[in-house]
Amino acid sequence: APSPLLFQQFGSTQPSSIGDWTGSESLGIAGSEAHIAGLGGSRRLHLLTQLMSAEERRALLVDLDGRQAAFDTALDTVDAQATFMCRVVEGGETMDGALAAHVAPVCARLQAFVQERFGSASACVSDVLIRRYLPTERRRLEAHFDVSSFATAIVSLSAASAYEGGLYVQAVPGVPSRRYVQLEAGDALLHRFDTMHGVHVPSGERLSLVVWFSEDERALREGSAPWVQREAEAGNPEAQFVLGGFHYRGDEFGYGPHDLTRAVRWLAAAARQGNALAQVHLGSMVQAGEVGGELLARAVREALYRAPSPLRSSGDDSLALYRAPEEEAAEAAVKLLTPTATAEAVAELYRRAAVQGHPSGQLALGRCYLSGEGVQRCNRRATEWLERAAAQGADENVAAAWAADELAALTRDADEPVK
Ligand SMILES: O=C(O)CCC(=O)C(=O)O
Ligand SMILES: [Fe+2]
Repeated sequence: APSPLLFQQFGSTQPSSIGDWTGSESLGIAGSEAHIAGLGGSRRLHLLTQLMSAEERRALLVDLDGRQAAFDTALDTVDAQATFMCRVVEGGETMDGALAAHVAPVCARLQAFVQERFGSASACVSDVLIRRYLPTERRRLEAHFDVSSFATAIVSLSAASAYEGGLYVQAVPGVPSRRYVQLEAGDALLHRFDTMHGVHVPSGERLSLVVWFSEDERALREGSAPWVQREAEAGNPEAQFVLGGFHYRGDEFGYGPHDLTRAVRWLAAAARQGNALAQVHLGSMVQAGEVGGELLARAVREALYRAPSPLRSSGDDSLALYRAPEEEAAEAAVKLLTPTATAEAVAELYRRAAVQGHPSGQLALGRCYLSGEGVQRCNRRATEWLERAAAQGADENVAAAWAADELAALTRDADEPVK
């Protein structure tokens, strides 16, 4: 069957110029058809050529070579590995004057572009850093959202021939939707907080310049990200997922303390639109008993009833009840949220994420089939989903590693003589 996901697509290349920069631009998107139909602006990608000249890069790299200590070997917040990154500007404050001077021209070009094309004439640079990916050091940056960035630019400092892999964007979690972006040295990819991306450099050496923008001086000063809420309210599912996370964790980017009701509301809205991360997050919250009573009923109604999933799995639909199209039937069913119905709702959330390729969804659904929680126990289906999760690679993803463990245990059990 043809995939409903378009993943990353770039349109034709157009000549473009802003300020002192002339080059070419292509517009792209990392997302699904449904997403594109509803929301033209989100997950939008801009690929710009030759934002940084060869001389500018050379001067920067020579300076960096002379000062290896500029690279940070402390632990990263994303994956607890050393970052091997060098901070040039942080929260609008210059950390390294010499490096800042080298990157000032490219930052000015990028700022002019963001101001003109991202809808804020007062957009300003908040953070600038340089990352390096070397064989003996870091090779990967896990897939993530730059959750608080109004706009991000990634400028490649290495020739495309110097390494394999590089920067990728992906429409949904999981390796299958990953697409590498071909960047020549000096080229830039611009995206927003709603594009999931990461880095994998299986061989060779790569350096990148990363520039984050805030919407204006005020947001930069406050450390706030009001654009996330605005986008969430406009219906952007990635923004809804990110905002749900802010409310769930609390005290991030001006969004106040932990607020379970708001977290559930936004995660359910994102889940309803097919956001696999939100589906799994919400499912695991419900499964862990963090959400109950009226809030649980509302979450299930919001996340599962309103619209049927565009990505149906084939075959066993254990949750026909929740697919009743009429809102009235839905209301009635919510009143009947028994432990069994709750377990079915959890399994259905996992299923919707699993069919999109989210390894955590595949693992969680496989476990449901093992235990019979929310679905009819079935070792064959459990094995199928665990195999799909495991196939994504244990070194890529912790869910894949756990799925492999579950499979190994299953095989062991099957081999044991019957007593
Ligand atoms: O190094 C890159 O190309 C991307 C880095 C990145 O995504 C980040 O620093 O948030
Ligand atoms: Fe990033």
